[in-house]
Amino acid sequence: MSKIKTIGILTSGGDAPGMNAAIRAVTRSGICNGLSVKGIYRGYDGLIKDEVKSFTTEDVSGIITRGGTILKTARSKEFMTPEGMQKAYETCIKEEIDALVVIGGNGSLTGARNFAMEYDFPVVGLPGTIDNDLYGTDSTIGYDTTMNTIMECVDRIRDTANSHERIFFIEVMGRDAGFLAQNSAIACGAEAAIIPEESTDVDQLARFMERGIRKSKKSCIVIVSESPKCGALYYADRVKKEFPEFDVRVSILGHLQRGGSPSAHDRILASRTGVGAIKALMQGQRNVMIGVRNNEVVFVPFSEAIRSDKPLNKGLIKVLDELSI
Ligand SMILES: Nc1ncnc2c1ncn2[C@@H]1O[C@H](COP(=O)(O)OP(=O)(O)O)[C@@H](O)[C@H]1O
Ligand SMILES: O=P(O)(O)OC[C@H]1O[C@](O)(COP(=O)(O)O)[C@@H](O)[C@@H]1O
Ligand SMILES: [Mg+2]
Repeated sequence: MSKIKTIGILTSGGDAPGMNAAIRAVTRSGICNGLSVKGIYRGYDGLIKDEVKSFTTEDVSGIITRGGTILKTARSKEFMTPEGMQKAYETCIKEEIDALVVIGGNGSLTGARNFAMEYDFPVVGLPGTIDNDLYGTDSTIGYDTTMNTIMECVDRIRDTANSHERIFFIEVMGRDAGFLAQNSAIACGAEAAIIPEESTDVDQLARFMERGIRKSKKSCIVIVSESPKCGALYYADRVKKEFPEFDVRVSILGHLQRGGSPSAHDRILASRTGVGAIKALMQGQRNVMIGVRNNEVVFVPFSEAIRSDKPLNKGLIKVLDELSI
């Protein structure tokens, strides 16, 4: 039987639409199952600094519709040090927190795993990131909403691209993962996607230009994954130099991709995994991320979830290639 009486919830890393729905689900399900729930503000920084508040069901009322995170979030350098982790552990003892639910991306769940192992402490995680770069869950909380936001933006840009007969390079987020770029390209009927997963073996721009840009088209949209060196500006500059006959523009969507009210998909995913987190803790599970795979709630060991090589389905590249002729 589980000896857990009080749980702490925090959100960490980049905010993602649906994090609030996850906070609500964990809180309500925890209370439903007889647990006390404490909200920890500003991610691991708040755990280090003891920014903790007891939550009632009312504290999470009316938040399922809201983007961002009511708990605030942070990227905490201090938590990555042994001293920082020790302070975080001391807060758990002081606040009588028996287990943690961490809502965040691959970095946050790496921190969760390290903390759980160092202090033999029960921690479970929910996949909260727009990047979809966690292994073992079909999608992450926030990914679907962001995809829809990108689609709406690109549809608008397409009007200008068409009217002026231009090539647009549109940069989307995703850090080292091309899920957002590849799938939004398919959803928007874009002519190409340039993604990090393909960058080592081919010159993606050359490959695309060789295929015959604009042979039958009046406009062209290329979705590019963000990258410090080879983002949309880099590719646009190359086209300007190598193919001066084209009228080229760049649009970097930036942080407008992260905000906004979560989609139905993300609200349901957050609600199901939030309830799953409490179930996992009550069953004595620890060191697992709660995901949804093939429409089933699953417990994925942290070590598997944070694997750096979540593969992008290569079939998606073929779909885009075939449909963009
Ligand atoms: N190896 C690690 N050890 C401890 N904490 C980590 C580690 N990696 C990341 N974290 C914590 O998780 C936070 C969020 O990670 P980050 O990669 O920025 O976002 P995300 O969780 O959304 O992927 C970091 O700022 C840090 O506090
Ligand atoms: O808002 P910041 O701190 O500039 O971070 C930008 C990064 O955050 C993200 O939007 C989300 O990433 P994480 O979920 O890993 O935090 C990335 O796609 C992007 O690279
Ligand atoms: Mg991440």
